[in-house]
Amino acid sequence: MKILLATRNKKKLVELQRILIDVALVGLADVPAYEEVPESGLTFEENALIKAREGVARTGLPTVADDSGLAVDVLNGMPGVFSARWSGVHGDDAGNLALVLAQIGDVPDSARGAAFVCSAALALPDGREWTVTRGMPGRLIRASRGENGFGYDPIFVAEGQTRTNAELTPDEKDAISHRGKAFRALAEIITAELTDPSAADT
Ligand SMILES: O=P(O)(O)OP(=O)(O)OP(=O)(O)OC[C@H]1O[C@@H](n2cnc3c(O)ncnc32)[C@H](O)[C@@H]1O
Ligand SMILES: [Mg+2]
Repeated sequence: MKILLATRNKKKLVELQRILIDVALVGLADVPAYEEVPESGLTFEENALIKAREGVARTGLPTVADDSGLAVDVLNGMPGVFSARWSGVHGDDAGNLALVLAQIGDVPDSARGAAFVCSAALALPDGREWTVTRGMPGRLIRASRGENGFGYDPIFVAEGQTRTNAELTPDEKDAISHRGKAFRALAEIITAELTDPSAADT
């Protein structure tokens, strides 16, 4: 059974393909094109479900989607669901990161806590739906370090780490990331719900 992975973010797509290695995935490039649906939800969970439902409606395939972002303590959880367009331009990683850094420029090291959050959603053609939400706590430093990852990774140091997310190897990030945790949990649901038991002997 093929599952649609509904994301338009190329770097996120690479992470998800790595994490969901045992699942037969097709991407948006493999199905007839459809317009991005507005992410009008007020929570990560709602937005992940909006994207997953849209995939099912457009393709008839079981669909997984991710909604994720950075929640900064002193910004009361923002940029949150607005992380991808915080600077006003969707997907402007450099601009989004620079704006957050400028906003908290005067905040002391002791108060620079933040967390990445990911909601992973699975929607099936029969109407059943699941969501899993996981976080990655850490803190924000004052200048970018590292080339890996994407988005706010160069200014985020996860709890227990000294390197930024962008200085971790892909495997190191996946092992502790919000997305890694959420999609490993969702993969268990996918296996339980969508794996054909009769295929086990073959
Ligand atoms: O909606 P899709 O098509 O999946 O792609 P998107 O980039 O718009 O994705 P989101 O709406 O979920 O917004 C996620 C944003 O949150 C930030 N973000 C999420 N996960 C991240 C991670 O692992 N590392 C760094 N930044 C991350 C980054 O700015 C992303 O653009
Ligand atoms: Mg988006």
